[in-house]
Amino acid sequence: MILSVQGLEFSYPSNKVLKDVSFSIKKGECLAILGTNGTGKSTLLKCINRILKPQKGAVLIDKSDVQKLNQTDLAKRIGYVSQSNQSFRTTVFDTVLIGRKPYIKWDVTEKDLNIVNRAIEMLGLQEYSLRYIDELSGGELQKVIIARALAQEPKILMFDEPTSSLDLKNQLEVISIIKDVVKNKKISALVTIHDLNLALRFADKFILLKESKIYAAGGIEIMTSHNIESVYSVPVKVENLSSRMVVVPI
Ligand SMILES: Nc1ncnc2c1ncn2[C@@H]1O[C@H](COP(=O)(O)OP(=O)(O)OP(=O)(O)O)[C@@H](O)[C@H]1O
Repeated sequence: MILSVQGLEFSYPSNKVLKDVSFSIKKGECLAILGTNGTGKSTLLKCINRILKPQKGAVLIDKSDVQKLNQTDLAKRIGYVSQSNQSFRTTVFDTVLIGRKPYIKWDVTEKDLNIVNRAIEMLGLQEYSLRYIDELSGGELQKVIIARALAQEPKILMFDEPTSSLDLKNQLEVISIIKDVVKNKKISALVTIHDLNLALRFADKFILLKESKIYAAGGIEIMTSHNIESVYSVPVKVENLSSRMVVVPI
């Protein structure tokens, strides 16, 4: 297991958001974290990434407790793409280069530059490389932030709604890049996502959160109409279309 989340509980001052959340993922796996708005998906990622401190429970990466890691070691283990992006006035290239910060001791090396260029190419950002990020569209900026997380070369990539500002083509491209990186580099990804059909395209494992708890967790077998209806309160059909499972609201 690369990541093990054990009995996590988290409350904001006025509300309890996570109750006894436990799960684990292996190398090479993509996990989709699903659930309605406000159910605690982003809070869960922030507890894993130590942005928030859970009141109970533990998060272990390769058996190391994240609470005990220093900032550099944490950054080598987790790359996190949040819903809100930074807005410093830097170029695309420099923004992606920031992903190498945990590895740079004195100077940027040839290896760092190659990794940055590869991440920029993967996301198809070559022509924007020298543009300032405040001159990009929301979708272009989203891809830059994803490239920065890839350049960080972490063991676990975490994305909070990575496709929310992307058009259909870019949604499919980004999802397939994440999946390829995870398989090829034998790392893991945790992705919160509202589009169930996109989740079904890329994820190996699924967590359905409901009322602060894990309602169901497992492989594609848990993505039943019964479970989805119970979590989202919408009648759906789960069908096979061209050898792919799809969720259709009815
Ligand atoms: N800083 C905060 N202080 C207090 N409550 C918060 C804070 N951030 C989030 N919450 C509340 O915690 C709950 C979970 O929020 P969270 O952002 O984790 O949900 P989510 O599942 O990611 O939602 P969405 O799908 O809308 O992004 C919500 O009720 C939200 O209002």
